[in-house]
Amino acid sequence: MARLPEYLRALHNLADSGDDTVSSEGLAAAAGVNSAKLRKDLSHLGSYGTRGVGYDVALLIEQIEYVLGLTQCRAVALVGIGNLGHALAGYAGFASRGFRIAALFDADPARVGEEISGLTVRHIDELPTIAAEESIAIGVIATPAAAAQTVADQLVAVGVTSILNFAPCVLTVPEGVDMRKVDLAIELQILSFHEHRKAALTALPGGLVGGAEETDGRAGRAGVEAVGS
Ligand SMILES: NC(=O)c1ccc[n+]([C@@H]2O[C@H](COP(=O)([O-])OP(=O)(O)OC[C@H]3O[C@@H](n4cnc5c(N)ncnc54)[C@H](O)[C@@H]3O)[C@@H](O)[C@H]2O)c1
Repeated sequence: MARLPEYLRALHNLADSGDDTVSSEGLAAAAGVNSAKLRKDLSHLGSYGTRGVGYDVALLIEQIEYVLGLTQCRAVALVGIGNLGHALAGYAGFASRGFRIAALFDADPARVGEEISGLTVRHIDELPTIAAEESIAIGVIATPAAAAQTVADQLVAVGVTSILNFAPCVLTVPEGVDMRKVDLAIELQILSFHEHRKAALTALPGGLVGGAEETDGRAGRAGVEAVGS
C-alpha cells in the first residue's frame, strides 16, 4: 500500500509528459523500486500490462486511485496555523493529489481572520460547525505538542476519523480512528545513524573501499547497503 502513492506520482509525471504507456522497468525506475516488486504489486491490482507494450498509464492511474480511495476529493482541516501551518495551507500540491484544504483553525485570536490561499483562519471553537458544513474527512495537526492531544480529541469529537499529526508527540485516539505521524526530526536522526555507521566503517583499517578490495570486492559496498536498507 505504501508503494502505491509512489507509483501514482510517477504515473502522473509520465502522463504529464505525454506518455501513454510505460514498461515495468521504466515505471520501477521512476518510482525507485525494483521492477520485479513493481510487477508483483501491480498484479495484486489485477494489472499485468501487455507484453512488449507495457502498462497503460491512464488505466493504471485509474486503478491505483480507486484502490487508494482517491476517486473522491477529501476535505482536510488544518489546525495550528503557525510556521508549518502556513506552509501547508499555501501548498498547491494537495489539490492535484485528491485533497482539498477546506478549513484552517487556530486558537490565537491574533491569527483568526487571516486569509491564506483564499481561506480565512477560523477559531478552533468553530470546528464543530465548520466540520459539518465542509464534511471534513481528515484533520491535520500542526500545533505545539502540548496542544496536540486536545486538538485530536476535538477532531474526533466532530467525527473526524483520519488524523495526520506533525506535532512531536504520541497521541491517543479511539479505535476506528487512523492516525499517521510525520516527524522530520526522526527522519534526520535515522540519517544521522547511517552517517555515524558509515563514518565508523570508513575508520576501519583500509576504510570502506580498502575493505572491499581486501575481501571479495563487494563486502565494503554490501556493508553500506545493509546499513541503508
Ligand atoms: N513533523 C515535522 O516534521 C515538523 C516540522 C516542523 C515543525 N513541527 C511541529 O509542528 C508544530 C507546529 O510548528 P510551528 O513551527 O508551525 O509552530 P508555531 O508555534 O509557529 O505554530 C503553532 C500554532 O498552533 C496554534 N495553536 C496552539 N494551540 C492550539 C490549539 N489548542 N488549537 C488550535 N491552534 C493552536 C498556535 O496559536 C500557533 O499559531 C510543532 O509541534 C512543531 O514541533 C513538525
